Amino acid sequence: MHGRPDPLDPLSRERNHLAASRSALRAMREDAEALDIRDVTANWVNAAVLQSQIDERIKSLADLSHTPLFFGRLDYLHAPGADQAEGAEGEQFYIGRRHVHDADGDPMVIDWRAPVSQPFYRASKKAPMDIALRRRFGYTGGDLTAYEDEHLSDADEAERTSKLLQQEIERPRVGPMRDIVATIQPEQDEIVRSGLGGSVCVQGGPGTGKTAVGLHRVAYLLYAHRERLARTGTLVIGPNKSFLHYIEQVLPALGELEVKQATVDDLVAHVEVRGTDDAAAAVVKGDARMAAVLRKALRSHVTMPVESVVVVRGSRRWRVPAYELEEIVGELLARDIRYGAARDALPQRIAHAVLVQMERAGEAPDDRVQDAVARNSAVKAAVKAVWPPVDPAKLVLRLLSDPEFLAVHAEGILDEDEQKLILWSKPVRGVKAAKWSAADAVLIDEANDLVARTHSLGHVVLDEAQDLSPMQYRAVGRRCTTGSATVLGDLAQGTTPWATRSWEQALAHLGKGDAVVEELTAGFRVPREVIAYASRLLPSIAPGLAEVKSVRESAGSLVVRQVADLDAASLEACVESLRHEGSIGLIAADARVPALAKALEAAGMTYLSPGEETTPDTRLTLVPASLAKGLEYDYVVLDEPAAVVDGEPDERTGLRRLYVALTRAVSGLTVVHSAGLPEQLAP
Ligand SMILES: Nc1ncnc2c1ncn2[C@@H]1O[C@H](COP(=O)(O)OP(=O)(O)OP(=O)(O)O)[C@@H](O)[C@H]1O
Repeated sequence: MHGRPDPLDPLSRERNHLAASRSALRAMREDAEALDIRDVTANWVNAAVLQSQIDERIKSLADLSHTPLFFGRLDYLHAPGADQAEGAEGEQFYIGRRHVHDADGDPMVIDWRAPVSQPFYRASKKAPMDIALRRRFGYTGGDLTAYEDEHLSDADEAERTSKLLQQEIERPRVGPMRDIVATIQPEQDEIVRSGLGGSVCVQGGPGTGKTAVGLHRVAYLLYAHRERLARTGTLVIGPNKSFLHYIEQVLPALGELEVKQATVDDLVAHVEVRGTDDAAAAVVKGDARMAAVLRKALRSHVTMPVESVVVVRGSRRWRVPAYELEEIVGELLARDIRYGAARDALPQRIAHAVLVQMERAGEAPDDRVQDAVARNSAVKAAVKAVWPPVDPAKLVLRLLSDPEFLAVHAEGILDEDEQKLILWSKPVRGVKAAKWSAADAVLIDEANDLVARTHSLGHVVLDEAQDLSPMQYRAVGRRCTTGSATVLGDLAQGTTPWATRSWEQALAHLGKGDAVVEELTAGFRVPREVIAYASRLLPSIAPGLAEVKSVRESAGSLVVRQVADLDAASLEACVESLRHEGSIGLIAADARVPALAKALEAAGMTYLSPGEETTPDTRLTLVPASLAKGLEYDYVVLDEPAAVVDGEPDERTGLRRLYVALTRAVSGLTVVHSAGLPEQLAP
């Protein structure tokens, strides 16, 4: 203490620190822009690489006016890491989205992912983690306008919930998904900061923050293992394009521009998908037993050699007898390496056998001779006969169109009915002409991997994971065999005929049986009344799963209206909802969408499709129930629940689809129906 009173109030001091941090960031950017690489690079390739790295850095140093540079402050009782002996001085850190330092290199803002930031998310009165003060900042527009203090080491101060956190959660939604760095909760933070080595599976009801947690975990891992993941790559997998659009700005806002996004269909897009399967066929095609069928069918292409190979070199002839070839082939089969890798190894093995003979005959052949022998036409011909190349798509095509071929390789694996289900009814001319389905593409991906190993990434986030078939889990799993995975989902929201019944099974198919399963139960999206209403479906769709506990203070508004004129009433409910701030989703059975689109157009109401960004001017989206998963709207108008249920092949799936639709609302839900409601929702 200086003895003189501080002329500035705390808020002004914090504002000063914000202004100073912003100019420090500007200076960092100017430094990056001023880098002259002409003298340090040897050639233009290096120069181009370096320049693009610098450009990335400049981009990442941008000061975004709508994202505050810091959102919190931690006052440590002692400098972290220092000896906590009496007299050791405390230290103060501002926590933000990125690291900012001043001209001397001293930190002005610390990255939220740094170890010293962790108490911001985890510290509590019970476990203060050496924190004297935790301060949260409130912003209006880009201006710092409020702060809120917790004196964690002060036993007399009562614990209370943060108003700023409540405000953030209750904020009217508009536009794409945003990051939650300022308000990550302790149980979420544990998942976010779990290590790169292990896989994590998160079960959580609607709005518990699974997607948010998965995205922040990638950001965290990229910070903690930047070089390794830059080399191996990261990928976020979501259910469809509109969902990926909805979440695509979260990671860039956290400064992470390199993370790829894809749907499972994108991953396995080896052929053009123009066909569909009925549910029964898709279930069989998605069954993990198909992997065994494919493996058997592929290996059936290897035939045991019946003739010896004769290699002529100069005046000498070298003969590798059939029994020796058989040994080589048998050994390769037993080693269980990829079909293609074994095929590549075979000529070298044969050549080696020739070399052994040469050595026995007193010659001293070197590696070049072995290579030459391996390329010899007689060896090539033998390899082609014994271990022919196999095109994965053609292999699948033959299994699906040749009943005898399928019967031989599915024997003891699929029963006759199952075989009939997956066989194409009409003959198909070739890979290009075939009307491949999404499930077929996954089979081709599996066959591809049997031939040549699929490239594995460092980390994969799999969102809405409950909907994948076992074969799809395998497709994702082989993209992270050498890496780890974050698997996010809700068993109650499984709406495919093959949706998983247990995470244990799903993880086994994924090849991550050792993943830790965590559960999130606090709901950040759906208001209390609405989640209570939707949860009435839980006993029918996922008995045993706990109801989400809404952490929102507002109970929310829930209106259920029986009407005569459905179109008009749904539109009217949209008009009412539009009187509030925020986005509006009109969710309806897919079959109802054309009629509602027409009605909206006739009424002169503009609307968007899912994935198109809601803005303060266009806030209404017409959402087919099949695309609602993972999305959220401030107000939701749900048109005719019975039609949503009827849109699915069976009642349980229908009710699950309805559960998804009922849990998209942030502030209020209006259910409009002319037909009867499903009994669980009846008054
Ligand atoms: N700690 C938090 N602070 C503020 N907002 C949060 C927090 N956690 C989640 N949210 C918000 O809650 C909403 C729901 O989160 P998210 O979409 O990640 O949930 P989900 O579990 O994936 O839901 P669903 O099962 O419906 O896909 C989002 O708007 C998200 O930003």
